[in-house]
Amino acid sequence: MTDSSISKFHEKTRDEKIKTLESFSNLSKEEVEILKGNGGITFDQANTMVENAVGIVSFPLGIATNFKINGNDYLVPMVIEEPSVIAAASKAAKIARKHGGFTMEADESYSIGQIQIVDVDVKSVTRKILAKSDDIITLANSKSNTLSKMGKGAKQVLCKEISTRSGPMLVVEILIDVGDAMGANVTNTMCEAVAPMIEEITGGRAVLKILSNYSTRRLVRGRATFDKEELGGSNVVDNIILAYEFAANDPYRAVTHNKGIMNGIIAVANSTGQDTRAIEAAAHAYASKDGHYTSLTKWKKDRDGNLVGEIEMPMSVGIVGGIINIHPVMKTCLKILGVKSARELSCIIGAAGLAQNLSAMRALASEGIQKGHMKLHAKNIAASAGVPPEKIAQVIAQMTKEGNISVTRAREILENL
Ligand SMILES: CC(C)(COP(=O)([O-])OP(=O)([O-])OC[C@H]1O[C@@H](n2cnc3c(N)ncnc32)[C@H](O)[C@@H]1OP(=O)([O-])[O-])[C@@H](O)C(=O)NCCC(=O)NCCSC(=O)C[C@@](C)(O)CC(=O)[O-]
Ligand SMILES: NC(=O)C1=CN([C@@H]2O[C@H](COP(=O)(O)OP(=O)(O)OC[C@H]3O[C@@H](n4cnc5c(N)ncnc54)[C@H](OP(=O)(O)O)[C@@H]3O)[C@@H](O)[C@H]2O)C=CC1
Repeated sequence: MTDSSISKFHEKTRDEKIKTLESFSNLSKEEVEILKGNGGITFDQANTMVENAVGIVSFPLGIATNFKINGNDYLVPMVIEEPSVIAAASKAAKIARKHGGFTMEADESYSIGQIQIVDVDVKSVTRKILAKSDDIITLANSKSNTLSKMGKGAKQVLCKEISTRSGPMLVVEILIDVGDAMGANVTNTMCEAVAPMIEEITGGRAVLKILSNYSTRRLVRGRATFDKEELGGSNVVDNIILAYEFAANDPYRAVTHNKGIMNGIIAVANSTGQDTRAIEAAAHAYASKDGHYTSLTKWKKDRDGNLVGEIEMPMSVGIVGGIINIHPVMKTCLKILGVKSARELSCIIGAAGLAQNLSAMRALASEGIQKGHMKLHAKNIAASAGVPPEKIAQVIAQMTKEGNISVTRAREILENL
């Protein structure tokens, strides 16, 4: 099975959904058991991951259907606590399929390591550092066998001056191709390794030696066309463009608009063990790159009146390193995606962000967000009102009929059942 457009996947039982994944992604019996388990890690594993561990928290793992990215079909695992996100991603991906799905590309995986040098005459030492670039790069690369063997690793040394209240400072930046890793640890190791050499060359003092999470050398970008009829007609397309203009020109709206994008980005990042803080921090800095905070996506009409969406943002992700090779569920999610490189994973995450943005804007620009979102959130409302699982469907049906989805009403309906 290779087609991710599985109609009514959400109406299948859990076992049927897992069977579909098993066949789509060629999962082993062990991987199927991991999915059926309760979140995947033991307390002992948790205790090696963080300090002072006392327990484990679980989150739902769901599957977004319909994704076609660069001609390949994907079932996309998403870990998120918020209802309607996975449905929304699946819906947008379904609409995108009519015009070929998502066309995405990711830059090579270059991280930026920064070494802060103080107590120097910046102008005169810059030349000296650049003249010694090859030595700095060779020393940095001695810290990763794998990257060196792959022909990756540190590639370029750059210098910049910054003015501060404590005086001018030199920032030496090392561009490192970190291959299929997110690369924070390897970048930090390389920065610390070369700092004494840079001190010797400059006669200055190295203070910070650390990666920059502003991953501007590692962007993902892409686009998709959404059919006007499937969106609900030209009116809806026009309203979505007005909604985009609102986000593009008002930071109060742009933050919410980008939150919708991050619903997709972070859910896929969570399922595959990424450093979501790094992704978030870079995304919002990038949204402000022109001096004001704005949308991470752009929307326009094509000649036929269909809606065209574009996304561009930093995406620092890996398929090795961190906890990716330790957490059994996350390893299984990567298997479900079948990704072969960090760049392929970037493309999927970027597409999930664009899809999420489309669905939120389509809902906002037509029937409003509460209709679809609250219908799916009703289960949480009923559960928090104390409705037992076997009565949840009945309570939701009644609340939906009345158009009153609230904890108080759920309690009243339960009492009367
Ligand atoms: C929720 C939907 C998708 C319903 O939408 P609908 O119109 O009922 O869906 P449909 O019947 O047209 O179904 C189309 C496809 O959607 C998927 N789908 C449809 N229903 C389900 C379901 N239950 N479970 C799983 N998948 C579902 C499924 O793939 C389905 O295809 P099919 O299987 O029928 O061939 C729609 O109302 C929607 O997209 N709403 C937007 C939801 C959203 O954006 N949620 C995010 C939370 S709100 C927020 O945090 C961000 C925000 C909104 O503030 C950002 C912003 O302001 O920009
Ligand atoms: N500011 C930040 O964002 C920071 C984040 N972190 C954390 O760092 C972690 C990510 O660091 P990262 O360096 O990716 O993780 P790791 O150090 O765990 O893994 C990267 C290493 O994996 C090895 N490797 C094996 N195969 C490959 C391959 N195909 N491509 C690339 N490397 C390969 C290389 O080591 P070798 O050459 O030795 O084989 C490489 O250095 C995350 O958990 C993050 O949360 C940590 C500090 C700061």
